[in-house]
Amino acid sequence: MTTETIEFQAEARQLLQLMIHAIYSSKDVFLRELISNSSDALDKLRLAAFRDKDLDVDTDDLHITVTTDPAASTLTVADNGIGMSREEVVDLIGTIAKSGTSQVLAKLREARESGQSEQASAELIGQFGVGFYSSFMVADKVTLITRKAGAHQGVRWESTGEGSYTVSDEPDAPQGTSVTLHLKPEDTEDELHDYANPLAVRTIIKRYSDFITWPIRMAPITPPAPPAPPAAEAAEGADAETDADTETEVVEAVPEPEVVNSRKALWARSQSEVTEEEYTEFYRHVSHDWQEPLQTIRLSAEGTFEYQALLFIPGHAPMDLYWRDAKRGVQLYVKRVFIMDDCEALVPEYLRFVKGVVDANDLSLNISREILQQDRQIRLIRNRLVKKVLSTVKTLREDEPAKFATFNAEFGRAVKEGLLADPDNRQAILEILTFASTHDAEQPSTLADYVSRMPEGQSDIYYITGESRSALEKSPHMEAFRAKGYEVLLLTDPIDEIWVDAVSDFDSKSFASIAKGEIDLGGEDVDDDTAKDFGDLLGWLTATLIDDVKQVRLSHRLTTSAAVLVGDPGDLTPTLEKMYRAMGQEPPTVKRTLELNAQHPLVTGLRDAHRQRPDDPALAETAHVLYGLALIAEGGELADPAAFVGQVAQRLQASLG
Ligand SMILES: Nc1ncnc2c1ncn2[C@@H]1O[C@H](COP(=O)(O)OP(=O)(O)OP(=O)(O)O)[C@@H](O)[C@H]1O
Repeated sequence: MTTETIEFQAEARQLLQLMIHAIYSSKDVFLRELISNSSDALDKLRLAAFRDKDLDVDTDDLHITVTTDPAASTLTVADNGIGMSREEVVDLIGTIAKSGTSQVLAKLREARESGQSEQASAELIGQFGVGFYSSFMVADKVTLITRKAGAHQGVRWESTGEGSYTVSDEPDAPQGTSVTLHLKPEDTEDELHDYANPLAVRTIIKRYSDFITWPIRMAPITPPAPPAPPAAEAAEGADAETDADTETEVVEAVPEPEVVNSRKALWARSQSEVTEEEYTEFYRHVSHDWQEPLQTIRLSAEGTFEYQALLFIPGHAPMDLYWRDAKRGVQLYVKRVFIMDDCEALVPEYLRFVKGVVDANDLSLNISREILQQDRQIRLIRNRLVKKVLSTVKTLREDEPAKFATFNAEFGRAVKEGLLADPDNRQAILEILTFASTHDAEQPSTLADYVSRMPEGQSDIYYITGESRSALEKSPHMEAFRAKGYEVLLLTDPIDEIWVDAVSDFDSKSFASIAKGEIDLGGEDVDDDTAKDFGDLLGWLTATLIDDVKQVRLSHRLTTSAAVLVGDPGDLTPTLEKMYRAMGQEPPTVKRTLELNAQHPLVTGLRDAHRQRPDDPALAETAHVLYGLALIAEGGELADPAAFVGQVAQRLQASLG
């Protein structure tokens, strides 16, 4: 028998420290985490035994036992579930393999150093989910004994939560896992309760873990006083789930344990029977989030293909919402039997933040992830889930605007991906998104609200894409629209650059970029005289700038700036070009059109100078500077900044001469 002392992985150690110096005002939740782990372990064992008939395990009486020992000041949560091998104990308990751990920890440290509230730290750590480690909020030593299903040798893991833990063999360990907490002394001021008090523990289980479908057993609070009751009564008093034990001779000093949870799958109960609190606790169980959900969604289908679903929209985006390897999907059950976590086939990627459970009646328990992807029934369920989630958010828009705003702030960017990925639901997605707009500096707007504000004569939904609201507001493209009082959507998410080209319209109104194409604002056309007046200049400029621009023309867009660059519909925008470069790719070169403001002194001055001195090389330099200014004004990047600076310096010098 070997005892090894092993250092915690650095991230794990840091998390433990955070736990020990408890951030939470409510420490009771550690019990929910342990029971949740046990419940998962029982689910896994049932499934493993079903799939592998040779597995040497006993699945007759799967359950969780919670034992308190006030004299020793311990609390034990035990299950006869899947258990862990020695390697698994080291990998799963001593290390944190979740992507993004160090980022979360860095943020946490920042939050603490900058003196942010406990709430802020709690939210961060809650997003991450810390499960088993929360034991160290209430215990100064934790002993875990486990035996993996089918294995003959058990393992004992022990730690005080500081730098290291020990692992040793435990030959007689029963199948499953038991976690014993050596409790810290009660400290009511710090919300640290007496968790060796059976009554307190029951109350916590009822509050947080009532819906767990496996029996959670505890010794009865008041053991039946001797003499033992007659056999008939004893059987009556026993719980429905325990086999009515007919061999009740004398009930020794050890009383029959009681089941303390009601065990009802929430999604199978009628909606009116389930309280908000129960939903919240269930949400925490499936999501590993410690906060409340933003919205709970129920749906069910009867008939040839029956299923029930209980879904949640979280109140905040998880850390890994935009990480490629993030897990997603809901839990899949078949007739109350847990089949898998993170079932991707049931929710599209753009709704990856949705949590919950789908319980389908007619699938095989053997179904694999690969088959699920192809399954027609699964596709049908998924289509319905998507429609239900989208319609639920739509009702939030009408009934609970604050929640709707939170939804968009947290998930809007992810949902936008659906505009490309899910063309069938495009209109429904457009209906629930909000966009920053020139209408209001703070509040984003729905498209429906935008359309309702469109003045007579405006036929399109105007937008501009770019990197930031402030840059877009200053863009020369905006000038004529501002002057006309037309509202413009300010789209600054990278994905905006892409969906605007794919989505043709909303409510029969086309999307029109104010930075592309010839814009007809119904204003005065350039009259013939002006056109003639500038004809020479435009021709000469087009020739001079031919390496950079497609054409030079007079503009309808400008009121104050001298010049602006305009793309054709479908052209890459400057932001997209930058995105290409950031990915290490050279974007295809697109020449755009340079538009000039016929009223601007720089433009009229250039016209006059060109008329007088058509061959002056300094004028060509001015033309290049004009182009460079237009490029910078819209947030584009100069191909040769040094040359531009040289030209500007030249022009400045000349102006002083
Ligand atoms: N009672 C148990 N039986 C079997 N395996 C367990 C048990 N408790 C924990 N584990 C294993 O250890 C892993 C880590 O548990 P931990 O509670 O730290 O995280 P988690 O449950 O995966 O997720 P979260 O941190 O979000 O709660 C679990 O995923 C599981 O594989």
